[in-house]
Amino acid sequence: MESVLRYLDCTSVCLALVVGLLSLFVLEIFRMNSSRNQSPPGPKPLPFLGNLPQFIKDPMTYIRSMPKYGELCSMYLGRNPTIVLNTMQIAKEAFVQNGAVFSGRPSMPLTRWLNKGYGIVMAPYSNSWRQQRRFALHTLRDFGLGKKTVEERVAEEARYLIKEMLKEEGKPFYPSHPIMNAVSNIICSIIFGDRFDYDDKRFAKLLDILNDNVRLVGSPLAQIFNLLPFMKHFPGPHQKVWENDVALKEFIFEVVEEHRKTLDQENLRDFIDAYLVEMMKQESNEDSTFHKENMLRSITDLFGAGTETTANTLRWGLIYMMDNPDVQERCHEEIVRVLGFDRFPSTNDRSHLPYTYATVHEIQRNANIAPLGVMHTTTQPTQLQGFHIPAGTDIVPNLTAILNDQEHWKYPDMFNPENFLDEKGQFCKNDSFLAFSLGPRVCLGETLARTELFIFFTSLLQQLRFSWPPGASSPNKRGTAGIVRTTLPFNTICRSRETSH
Ligand code: HEM
Repeated sequence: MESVLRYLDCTSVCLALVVGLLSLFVLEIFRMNSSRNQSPPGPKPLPFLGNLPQFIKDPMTYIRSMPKYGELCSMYLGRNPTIVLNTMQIAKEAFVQNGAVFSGRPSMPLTRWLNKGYGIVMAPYSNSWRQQRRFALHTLRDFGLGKKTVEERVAEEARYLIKEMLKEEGKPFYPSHPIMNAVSNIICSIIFGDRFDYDDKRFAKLLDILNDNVRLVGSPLAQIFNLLPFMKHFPGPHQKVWENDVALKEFIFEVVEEHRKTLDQENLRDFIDAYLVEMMKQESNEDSTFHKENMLRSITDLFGAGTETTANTLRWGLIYMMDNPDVQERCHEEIVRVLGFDRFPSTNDRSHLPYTYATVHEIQRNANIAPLGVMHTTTQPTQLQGFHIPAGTDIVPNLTAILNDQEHWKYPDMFNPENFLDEKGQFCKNDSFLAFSLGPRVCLGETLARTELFIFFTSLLQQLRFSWPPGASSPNKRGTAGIVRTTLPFNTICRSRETSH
């Protein structure tokens, strides 16, 4: 009897909790809807898109359609109106000409819970962010100038990747893990001084965790959490995000402790060594931003941002190559004509491989892995094109619209490397190529990512031919929408060029 009562007690408490949570959620939705009827900020009302169901159903089509509302428009992505910058010109006006005002980051409950304002990616526009960013940029550069350049590391890693893929030669396989492991090894070698084998189970688990968190943080779960932040006190899928984050930090912390024991200040091995030395140098400075919390968060930021983005672009690249075998063949022929089968590509080869270089850009334009970039916020009241914008207004650059702008691309709606070639077949830049955003918050890893994409891609097409397995078709190009637009699972068949031609 006692246990039945205890059971009933437990069930009713849980029920009460669920009912309570649901009512709060419904109230919040009502509150949001009523606040939506108020015009978004400004004496001149901004074109306002309030159609959230359409956004949820097909976000990419919705995002692409936004320019029809004007150069800037606003929508709700949670509690507050978010201003969307739909053209390159307006994005420059805000993020470059008025960079200090437009480079804040919103303090959203989920990121506040996880990051506490530390690190780089979601840190507010502050002295701490500036110092962490500058330090990371310098250190990435320094460790690329060490004994082995970043280019050499990427070329070497590409060889491992090709070898790994050839283990499955002629058989359909899902290339996600080897690609992610290979890409991650580049940032790992800079941060941790080491790479990880593709069959390292512990590292594979870590990459799964990273994948999982990128997916969860970009899912509706994050929106719900941001509406009802007290959820953090209750069980639910958001606890998984927390556990994953803890596991990531624990892994990094262990590596940091190993580094501390073997640190030689005269012979720095990697980012962690450089950070430990900076912490020691600034020990007596009370205002120093170089402390354990910032170190762990900066490392998770670099590890996360440096893995998912480039790995996803390469996966999209394979899909576009299998969909466009003629482009794949043309790249291969150009690469072999210039490098032969054996010479490693380097970034100096870019000017001799215009078609391949254009193809890498076209992959990035179509992959569009950050459809709305990363959210910014205004640090003080300001004006943009006559609109008054209060401090703390959320702003997103519509990278999707800019990368597909009908007026600035020869073939905006199709995959075509000609978008980056002139009439003589030479590579030509396009100002609307805005995959890495711009201004003070521009992607910190842009140079690294460009180097990785070119060398991985050129090496893969030099040595391998990719095709769809018989009967398989290209996966849905919508991918999954989140903070990173990821590919849906797909199988490929690869064959060594030496045996297949
Ligand atoms: C194809 C690859 C990549 C793409 C398309 C990409 C794109 C972006 C975009 C759109 C942003 C947001 C900029 C803004 O707030 O306006 C960003 C930020 C950032 N990216 Fe990348 N990224 C890539 C690779 C990398 C790599 C390899 C690293 C590693 C070093 C990296 C590190 C960062 C960091 C740390 C930030 C935050 C910068 C800040 O807030 O100051 N990214 N990236």
